[in-house]
Amino acid sequence: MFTAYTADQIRTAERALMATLPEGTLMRRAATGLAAVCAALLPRVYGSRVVLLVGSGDNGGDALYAGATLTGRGAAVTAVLAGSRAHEAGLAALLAAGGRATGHSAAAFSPGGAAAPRHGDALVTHETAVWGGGGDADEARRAVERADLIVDGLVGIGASGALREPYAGLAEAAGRAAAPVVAVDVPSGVDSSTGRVEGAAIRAAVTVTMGARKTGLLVDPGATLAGRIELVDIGLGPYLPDPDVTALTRASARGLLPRPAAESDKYRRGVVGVAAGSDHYTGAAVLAVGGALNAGAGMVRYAGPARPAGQVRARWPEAVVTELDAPDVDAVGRVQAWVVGPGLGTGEWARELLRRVLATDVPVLVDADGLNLVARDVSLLRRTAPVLITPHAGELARLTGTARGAIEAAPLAHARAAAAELGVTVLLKGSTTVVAEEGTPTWVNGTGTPWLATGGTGDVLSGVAGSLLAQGLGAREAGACGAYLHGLAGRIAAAGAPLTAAGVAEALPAAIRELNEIPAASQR
Ligand SMILES: NC(=O)C1=CN([C@@H]2O[C@H](COP(=O)(O)OP(=O)(O)OC[C@H]3O[C@@H](n4cnc5c(N)ncnc54)[C@H](OP(=O)(O)O)[C@@H]3O)[C@@H](O)[C@H]2O)[C@@H](O)CC1
Ligand SMILES: [K+]
Repeated sequence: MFTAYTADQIRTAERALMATLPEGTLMRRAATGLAAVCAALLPRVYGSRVVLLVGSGDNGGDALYAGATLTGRGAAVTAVLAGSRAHEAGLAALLAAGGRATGHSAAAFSPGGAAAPRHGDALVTHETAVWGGGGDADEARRAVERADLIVDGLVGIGASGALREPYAGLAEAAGRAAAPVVAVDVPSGVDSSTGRVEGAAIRAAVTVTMGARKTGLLVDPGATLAGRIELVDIGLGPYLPDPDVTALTRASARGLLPRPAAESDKYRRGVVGVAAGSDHYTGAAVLAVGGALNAGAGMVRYAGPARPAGQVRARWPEAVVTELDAPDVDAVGRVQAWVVGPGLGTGEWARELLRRVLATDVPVLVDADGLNLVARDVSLLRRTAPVLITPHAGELARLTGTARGAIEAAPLAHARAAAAELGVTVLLKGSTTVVAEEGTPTWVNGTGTPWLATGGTGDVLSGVAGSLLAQGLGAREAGACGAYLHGLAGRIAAAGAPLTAAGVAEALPAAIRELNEIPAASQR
């Protein structure tokens, strides 16, 4: 399982650790790890052109020390100093090793200028040499364009708000450059605690994060901009509090996934009820049942009107189908969990069926039209057995009266607020899916693929998570594990091309197989 933390949590832990160590120890550890990742990305360190984008804080210090190490291995390293100051000892180390530095703003760095840094003679000599010719901005731009590798040390966990100039312009220049970008700790422009991006931001091939993952690296848009994440151990572990968010790894998803025991029969493996579909929306019923069947439930009972019932029967002969004449689930038989809502419609009939399902004493997953009905009357959610709701941003907007755009910009905060306000577990669908429950770390899931953003995949997910609820997982675990499996199945179904929701349901067994096949050695 991955854990991640907010900037405040990291800072507190770092302070406690730092108090036990000689000054500079943590940054040296961080920079050593950073240099190793950079070196591994270069076909050959010797002779490579490495550009460091260096801000005024310790994030820039990490980059400068790593640059010194790479210089020592024969790389031609140029530091572009973007701030009104730079980490003094780090810059001195780079220059002493033979690296170069240039200021993005000539005014800020010209020797003897008002804001001239005092980094010792080496810098002054060097400044004269580099800035004797043209403008610093041109020099910086050319260096970025020609680089083999760019290291983003503009800002880390000390950043606040959108990147200011010249940082923003440098981030954009790095985005246009051909070279891969290694972000130090967090891609600059991404809020390390939330994943929010307010303006220009670095798009990294790799993010080398120090001590522990930051929440913003696991939540979109930050997660997408972070690329591959490499964690450098600087000894922070014992000082970390409970995580802000967690994410399943393959091994931990496998650990959660229910497995039939030798003595299992179909009832003991979990029976899930699916109340979905209407004369208008028959496909939602077929897809939700498909998700439930392929995610390992012992049995799926479908309950709905004649038309969708006929289609479910035709597509999934394994499902036990009850054609409903009235909105009532009494005659359906015992289930361990219900899925209600996909394609249900929002009329009086649908509302009554939803009410009856929620009046049972088993866990219920509410999705799609079920959520639209709940939006008109949230008191429907008042019950003692667990409720897992699975909205996308638009559905959550209707449910909580928040603007959709606001939810999309800050999914973590809004999922948490809704979980607290409604007293249920909230699985908020999106490019990263968030599963929030009050009082526990929030799960985030990034196994999905953009190809999953297509009609019907949400219906499959409701079946998958409902199936896991019926197999005995708690609402939070069913949501997290369901999102993980669904994302993995989406990747398998897509394989780099468009997918269909039915294809995702069919790829679920392959996803489960892939989870179960991982070698024990790769468990984390
Ligand atoms: N602590 C430790 O033990 C360890 C820390 N480590 C490393 O230190 C990093 C944190 O360093 P940090 O605290 O110095 O902050 P950091 O992110 O470099 O920059 C903050 C400065 O940037 C500026 N700035 C802010 N917002 C801005 C904006 N929007 N646009 C433009 N500029 C902006 C602002 O400067 P100002 O503008 O005030 O001059 C502010 O002071 C951390 O991420 C990790 O990499 C590792 O070495 C491991 C050990
Ligand atoms: K950075």
